[in-house]
Amino acid sequence: MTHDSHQDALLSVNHLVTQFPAKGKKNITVVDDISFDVKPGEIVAIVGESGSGKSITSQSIMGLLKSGGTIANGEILYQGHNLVEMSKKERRKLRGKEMSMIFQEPMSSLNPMLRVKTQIAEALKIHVPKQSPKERMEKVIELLKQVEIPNAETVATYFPHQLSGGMRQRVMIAIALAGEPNLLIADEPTTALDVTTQAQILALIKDLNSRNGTGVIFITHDLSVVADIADRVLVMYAGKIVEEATVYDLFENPQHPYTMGLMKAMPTLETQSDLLDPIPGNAPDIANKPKGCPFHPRCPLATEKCVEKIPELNPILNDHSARCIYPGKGGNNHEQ
Ligand SMILES: Nc1ncnc2c1ncn2[C@@H]1O[C@H](COP(=O)(O)OP(=O)(O)OP(=O)(O)O)[C@@H](O)[C@H]1O
Repeated sequence: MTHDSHQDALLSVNHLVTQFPAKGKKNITVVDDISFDVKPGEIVAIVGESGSGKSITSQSIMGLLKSGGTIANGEILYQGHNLVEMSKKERRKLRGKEMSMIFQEPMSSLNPMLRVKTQIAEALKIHVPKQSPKERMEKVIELLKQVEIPNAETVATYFPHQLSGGMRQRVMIAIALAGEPNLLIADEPTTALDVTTQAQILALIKDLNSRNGTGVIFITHDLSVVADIADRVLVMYAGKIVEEATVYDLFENPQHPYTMGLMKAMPTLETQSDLLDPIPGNAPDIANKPKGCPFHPRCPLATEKCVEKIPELNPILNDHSARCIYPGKGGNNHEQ
């Protein structure tokens, strides 16, 4: 697919390729030529099994790649500026103020030695340096209230270990919001939480997004979460986008057999867990992908054609594309 960066996009990722070095071998391509836009106020979900490249995509955008990971190709335009060409210092300036990230395990990002109020105040200090201590503390309490923490004045004095997982995640969101970012990347933010707390955090992110117009990239392996939060969905498999659609179209009219497989494996209130139908086999080792369509060894539709070459991400309908030569053919065997 040719992807033209759109003028109105907050973020425009074009042909992004991210690689890691491998000892004595060719670099490993973990994110393989992906393109997508995030508009202001839009929630874009990236969904896929573990190892599909979701987190490396978000780390590429944030400029937080580790272990020698590099962007080998493509551009990441934030409000029209190419982040790939910026210095580390310029990228650091954007983090927090323009774009923030929240992670699955807030304990690893919070400082266990500092009180909640000190950590939020530090985030504020970077972005609003000329604030009196009193004004700053008022803002800390306001942020804690914004993320619906009860007894904000008391909780502000707590250390992270005194909080539940859900409360810690709220504190992380408050820190992320301190700089009033235009873009929030949430990487599996609710995975470690129980179902009720998960629903509350999702509602909070959605509410902040509609109130402040924050663009959100929401990363998850759980398709059922996507239905609750996203406007648009990218399905990733082995480093590539295999389907892209509005959330409504994806659930109403899925086109890629991998997306359909994820749906069959998705628990709902009606399905009993013993009736779930997981996708057979495992996601491929990214350093040793199968030839052709990387999903073909697990695909109920696969024919020899699927081994020949990897299909393009072809448009199906408006704003709906799929990387499959048998799109929309359901989980039944393909008739040749
Ligand atoms: N430092 C690294 N060196 C080599 N390969 C790496 C490195 N970090 C990640 N990878 C590979 O990149 C692939 C994608 O990882 P990524 O963390 O983006 O997946 P993910 O879809 O976010 O899954 P998860 O939910 O498990 O984090 C994985 O197959 C992983 O093995």
